[in-house]
Amino acid sequence: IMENDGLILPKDFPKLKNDAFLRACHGQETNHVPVWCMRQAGRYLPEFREFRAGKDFFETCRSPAACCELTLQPLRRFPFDAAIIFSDILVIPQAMGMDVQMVAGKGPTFPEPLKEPEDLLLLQPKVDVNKELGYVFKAITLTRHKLDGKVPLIGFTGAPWTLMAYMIEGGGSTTHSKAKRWLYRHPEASHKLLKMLTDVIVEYLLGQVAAGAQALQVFESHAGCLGPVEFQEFSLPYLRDIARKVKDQLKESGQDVPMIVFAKDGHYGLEDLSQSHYEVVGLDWTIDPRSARERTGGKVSLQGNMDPCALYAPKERISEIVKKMLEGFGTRGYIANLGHGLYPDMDPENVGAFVEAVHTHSRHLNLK
Ligand SMILES: Cc1c2[nH]c(c1CCC(=O)O)Cc1[nH]c(c(CCC(=O)O)c1C)Cc1[nH]c(c(CCC(=O)O)c1C)Cc1[nH]c(c(C)c1CCC(=O)O)C2
Repeated sequence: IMENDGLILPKDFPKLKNDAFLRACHGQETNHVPVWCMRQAGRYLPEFREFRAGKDFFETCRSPAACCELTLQPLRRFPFDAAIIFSDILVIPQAMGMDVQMVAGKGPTFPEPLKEPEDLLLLQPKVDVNKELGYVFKAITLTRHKLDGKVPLIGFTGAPWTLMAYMIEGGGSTTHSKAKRWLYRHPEASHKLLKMLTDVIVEYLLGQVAAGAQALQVFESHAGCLGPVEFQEFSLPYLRDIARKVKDQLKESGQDVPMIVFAKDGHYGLEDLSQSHYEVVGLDWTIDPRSARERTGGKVSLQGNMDPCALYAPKERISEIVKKMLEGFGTRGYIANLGHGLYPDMDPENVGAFVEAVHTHSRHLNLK
């Protein structure tokens, strides 16, 4: 590892040994279907709970060594084909000047959420991502070295609408009515906020790539509370802008980093998402694999989409569900994953059974 004044530098990274995930992002042939799980670094792992015990969540996010350790934990147990950096989507509102705390049993909480358009003046208009989010970049660089080329490292961000919803709701919500009120009552201010977020997100993703991220996932976790019309106006244009701007910048420096868009419950937007400059569209479990393939017309690779709750099934049943899923998606241009993150009460053994089922069944299907 290159060190300079205690800094680990984003160069001379170890050679990548398993490129199945990156090849699948680009629709290229692979021996097996690559697999990873959203929230693979999480509370379902006893070693994760032990490491996180007594530490503040966002303090942990600010420690590159802790993020590196938590990112690597699941890879010591399971032969996942990709790692995702341990962090959170809410580091961006923090970088813009908002206070966000992780409250046990409640989830992320903003003590002072945005209430009215004039509150936008309280946000940092220009965010220096190296200064405010440099700790994420350091975590990525360190983790890329420590991964030793085992699998590629995925960086990520929340999408503008999802972050806006948190900033106005002040935490989780079932209706998102406070945030949606802005869309109907303050459309101009909404666009202003979405544009501010987009600018920070683009710089943040470019910083992650410069630090060593080999793929990028954009989480539009709250697509489901929008309808097709609101999605067209308040989500899709910004998702497109992010991909276009990040790719234009990367092209200038000759880099090619695949991007994944995951709009949870955004099935109404699937055709549009497949034409929004992302190589991969992530799917939740409400979409049938075959119809997702038809609707995206082979233009993109697909990622997903087993119901996370299927991991409560016995291992033999998990294997059957995985086989059906693989037959539906096909083994080319496909990355197996869950339709959303793992829950804390899931059995690590069943996660192992999921990964093994993907590898075994896909190798078998490829030989046919
Ligand atoms: C909406 C969202 C958040 N964070 C994230 C999203 C988008 C994905 C999605 O739709 O779920 C993204 C995220 N958060 C985390 C990761 C790490 C990488 C991974 O393993 O996937 C990623 C990719 C760690 C985390 N982020 C969080 C945890 C669990 C809390 C802990 O570790 O103490 C982890 C492992 C906390 C968090 N952070 C957030 C929520 C809703 C929660 C859960 C709160 C709770 O259940 O108590 C906001």
